[in-house]
Amino acid sequence: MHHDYDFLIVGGGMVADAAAKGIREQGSEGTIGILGEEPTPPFPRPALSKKLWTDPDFTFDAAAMHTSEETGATFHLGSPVTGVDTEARTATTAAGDTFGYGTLLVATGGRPRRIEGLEPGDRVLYFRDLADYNRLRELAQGRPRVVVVGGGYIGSEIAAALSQHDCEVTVVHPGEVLGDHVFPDALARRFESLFTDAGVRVHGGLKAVGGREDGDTVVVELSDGSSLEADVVVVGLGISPDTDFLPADVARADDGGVRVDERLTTSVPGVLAAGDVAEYPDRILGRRRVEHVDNAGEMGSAVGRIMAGSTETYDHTPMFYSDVLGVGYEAVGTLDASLETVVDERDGGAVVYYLDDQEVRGVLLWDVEVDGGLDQARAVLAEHARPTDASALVGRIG
Ligand SMILES: NC(=O)c1ccc[n+]([C@@H]2O[C@H](COP(=O)([O-])OP(=O)(O)OC[C@H]3O[C@@H](n4cnc5c(N)ncnc54)[C@H](O)[C@@H]3O)[C@@H](O)[C@H]2O)c1
Repeated sequence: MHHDYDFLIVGGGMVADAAAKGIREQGSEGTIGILGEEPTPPFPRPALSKKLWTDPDFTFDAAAMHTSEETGATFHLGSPVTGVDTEARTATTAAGDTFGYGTLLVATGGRPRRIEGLEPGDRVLYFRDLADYNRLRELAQGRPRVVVVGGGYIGSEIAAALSQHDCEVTVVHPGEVLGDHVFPDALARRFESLFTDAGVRVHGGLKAVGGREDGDTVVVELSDGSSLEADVVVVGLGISPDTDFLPADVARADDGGVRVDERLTTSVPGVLAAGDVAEYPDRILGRRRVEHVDNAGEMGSAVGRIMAGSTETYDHTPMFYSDVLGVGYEAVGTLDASLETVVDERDGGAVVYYLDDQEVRGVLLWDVEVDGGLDQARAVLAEHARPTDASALVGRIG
């Protein structure tokens, strides 16, 4: 079957939702087609890990974000795109359907990284979509032994949610202390103790290197030669940009993301990209790819407006946040614990500045409430200051 759209969006997540709304906001009445690999219309993805059990009244109303009625977009769900011809301006799906476009938006996000040999299955969840969420809720009813592989956002938020649901949780991560790839040492120790105090076993210095599902049991093989047995394994090893279907003339960044300019346009005119997949020139921080919801929403709206004729550039520096076991933190910029850090302790919380070559590149607000704190953080980053005495940063935000 062949369809033609003025605006074709590949990827059916939050960026697609925001972009369709952005197109209409700009006043265009052009036709919009959305090709989604997942069988669900766009939904608020952060709730997959954040609302797993922390909000017992939460129901996953996937329809809440469905844009078709509001924007008139046509959804083709369960339709992974396998190829794009930028000369003919067509996209092809796995089922062999073709879609002509005036303007194409690449909004495919990323695919979870895999552990070689440990295939996704009934009890092995590479946690990313609504099916994983529903399956984990179902499995957790039996209070299973769960091994969580990875100590990043998925690992920490899922381990927290499962421990609050009385599951027996073990986290395996490669760092020395949980969170020590993003937090300075003392803060990472406080972060890890949130989990150990909640009864979670935390095994650092280990990677998962293989495993197998065998009936109702999963075995996870670890880098020190040992293995763990579990009823359920949840994996969060990060994502790789999903761009295999794109031709080589759409330029990529070193990590496989799609390179875009400040108008979110790729090396090919008429092809734009936004969200987790897009490596863009941040107004303050320079080229980067940001895999967080604030970027999906803001960049998604901007790209929609740009596709529909707006002359704007994308100039939002996104924030990100997490909330585990009663502690919330939010940040702007680069959180990399290998950078120099300045910690400004505040009433049990902290503001942390990350400096690269003496320049502030990231600001973390850990368990502190500061009015307009993130905007203040952006202002500090935008100064590109190289303080001769980094401790002078203490007190800058507040
Ligand atoms: N609060 C938020 O903003 C939020 C919440 C959930 C998910 N997300 C996004 O979802 C995506 C996936 O999250 P994620 O947690 O998978 O990625 P992540 O990059 O946050 O964490 C990956 C973790 O896996 C570890 N790791 C790598 N190889 C390993 C191995 N073989 N064995 C054990 N550990 C290993 C890494 O050291 C790291 O701690 C990311 O884009 C993330 O930003 C964001």
